[in-house]
Amino acid sequence: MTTPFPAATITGYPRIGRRRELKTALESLWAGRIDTGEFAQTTRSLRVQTYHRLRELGLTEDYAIPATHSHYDHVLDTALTVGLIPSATTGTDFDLGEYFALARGTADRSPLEMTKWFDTNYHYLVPELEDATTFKAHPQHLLTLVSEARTAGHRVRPVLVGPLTLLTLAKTAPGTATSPLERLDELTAVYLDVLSILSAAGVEWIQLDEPALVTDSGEYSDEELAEAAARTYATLTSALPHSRLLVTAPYGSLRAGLPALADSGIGALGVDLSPAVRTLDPGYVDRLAEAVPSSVRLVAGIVDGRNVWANDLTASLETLRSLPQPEVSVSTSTSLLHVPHTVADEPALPVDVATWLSFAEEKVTEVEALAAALSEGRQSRESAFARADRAQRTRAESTTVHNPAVADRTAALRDHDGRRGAYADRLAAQASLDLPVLPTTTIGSFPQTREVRRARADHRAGRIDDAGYEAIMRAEIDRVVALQEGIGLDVVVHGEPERNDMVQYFAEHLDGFATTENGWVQSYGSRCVRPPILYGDVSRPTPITVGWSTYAASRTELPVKGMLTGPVTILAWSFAREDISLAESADQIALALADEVADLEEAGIGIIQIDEPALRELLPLRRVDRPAYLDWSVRAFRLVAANAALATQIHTHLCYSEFGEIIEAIDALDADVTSIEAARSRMEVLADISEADFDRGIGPGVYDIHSPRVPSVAELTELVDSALQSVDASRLWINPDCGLKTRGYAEVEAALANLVTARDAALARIGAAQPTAV
Ligand code: MET
Ligand SMILES: [Zn+2]
Repeated sequence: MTTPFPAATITGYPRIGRRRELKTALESLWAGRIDTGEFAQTTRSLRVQTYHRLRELGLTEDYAIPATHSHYDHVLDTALTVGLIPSATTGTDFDLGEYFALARGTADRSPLEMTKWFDTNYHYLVPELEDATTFKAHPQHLLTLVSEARTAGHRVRPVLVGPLTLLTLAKTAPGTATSPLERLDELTAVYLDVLSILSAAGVEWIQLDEPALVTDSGEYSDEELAEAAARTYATLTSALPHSRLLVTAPYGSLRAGLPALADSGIGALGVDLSPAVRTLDPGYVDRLAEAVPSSVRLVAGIVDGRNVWANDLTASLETLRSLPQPEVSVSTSTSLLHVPHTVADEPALPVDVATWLSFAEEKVTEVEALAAALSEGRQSRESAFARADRAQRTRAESTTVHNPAVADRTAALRDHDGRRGAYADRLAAQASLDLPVLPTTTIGSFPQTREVRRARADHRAGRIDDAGYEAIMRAEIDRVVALQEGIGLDVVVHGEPERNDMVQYFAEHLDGFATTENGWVQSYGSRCVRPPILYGDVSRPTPITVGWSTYAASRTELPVKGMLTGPVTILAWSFAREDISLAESADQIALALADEVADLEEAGIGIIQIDEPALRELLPLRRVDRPAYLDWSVRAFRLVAANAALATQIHTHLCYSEFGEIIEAIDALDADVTSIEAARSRMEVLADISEADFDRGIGPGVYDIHSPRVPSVAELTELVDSALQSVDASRLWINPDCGLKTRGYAEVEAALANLVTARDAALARIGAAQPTAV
């Protein structure tokens, strides 16, 4: 008989390490400071320490700890394990040279494409499927994980991305005739090989993650996916007499996939019961109560894996007890990959805020407390429950959370749609800006030099005073403005040297947000971010960007573009509140930014850009939920600019995504000018733009800033020409794909000079007047 499924578990844990040990190891390996032997040893001890810590925190049962380590990305790992990407494995691990070549590219090979994992800010590598791909089992690294854990005294649960999710995330190489899902049976046979090998090695529980089953927005319908899941899991479970499968469905609720999985023979079903999911699907708990037979262990993900709020243990226990299944396990809604390690590393957080939070470690203790209370009663964990009750109460009553002035202001908005005057009137009023045809500009940031970064750090640490800091930033602005003038750009920017990060910067200057010192979350590979925590009503104590923008304007005759991060992006890249709706938080941020717009205008800044690169990211995974989201997100953006004068030119900027699905929403933002990432996809977005009848200013990026390569005049000309085929010259702007902060000055200077040359050439060809600016 198989060991029963553990009563307390999590479905994944941060891999980067509490002190970002994995990041250090990766960067040392890539820089040649350590060899693969040392890398293997460091990552092994990171894994084993993590297992020990998780046991200390309460995951004591066999198979309670999932082995979710990955050197870079878990989708890449699974794709290699089943041969969806031709595997290069050694006896015990991946061939690291080959592995990192896929992840990061080499001098003569591009890396795999990278894109966002469901509606999160984690990026995975997109496997590419060809007709010639032959799946094959390469379970070596999984066996290594299992045996090294066993040696250290732990029975861990190996984890793979499930076959349906893997196929739906894969893209097909050009010229591939079969669609991914048509290869499901073939792939299932190889998963079976992998699982059988693990089973033969004595592994009793294996986890397969199937988030694809909660979405209906991909290529396949709910029903198609559900039918495929039923078939695949029936095959896998019937052929595995000695091991059982936990299948998880994070990031949403199961619909047609629920009966399909529940009756497929799997041993345990992991479901996402986070507040966000239950708000979108209030009937989910009832459906689970009905659909999951007692032969399947229901693994209730009641501790939120994506957000940072302390769990309301009392309410959670009640939900768990309402489930009719005789035995329920307690878990996290998603992997804890999306939250930082521990609140204990944040001594500088306001004390009250700190007591309201749970990061990964604290969430493990919540899981343990709930599991114990479920079997032995609440009194067995009374102090944890009392603490959780107090956190709920103090947060609900706190005056740092609730600001009546802000609430009144958003309440007064009610039916305000944020519309400005008609575009024709704006266009006429903005003629005074006197811009040339095909105006050139950049997206905002300029290279962040070591000196600039050091000045920020020194200022933060008190090693230089405000005046000293200001002088260094002003010198940088002088240089950036002079550089742009010299190159011949038409609309200049101050370069954003004062910003460490486009969201964190605003969070630091708005009331209602807290920022962390060590709250790192993996974004991809070795790259981590520290999302701010939005805990209270948002207001702006003083102007944020006005001083920098007006200083830049004082140094040039050219128009200076003010630079703001939009409300949706600030929200998307922060941990959001759950005591009020996202829509309401977005309105609050929008109103604070609207005050900034008014102050910029007042200070004489006539062009203001409001960046919304994350608009696509929060798009709900199910189609029915999309209109409501697009409604509030577009409205919040428009509120920022709603009271701007007709003569003020409002720009927005989007990047990171495919825009087809949201092109109408982008149009509805009603910005006067929209710059949009396009170079990397060879101007694919232009088709969507012409289809949507987008009739205001548009700047499809012509310079791919993701690479240090300087695009030649010829390349830039080709992109400008193709843009001119879909966009009328009177509406076209010439700009890079995105900000330049990750680049170096030498390449940026050369690339922007080429961009202006390409623009001039295009002007000459279309016979328009040469620009009068400069
Ligand atoms: N203004 C920002 C910048 O130039 C926009 C970045 S979008 C990810 O860096
Ligand atoms: Zn961008």
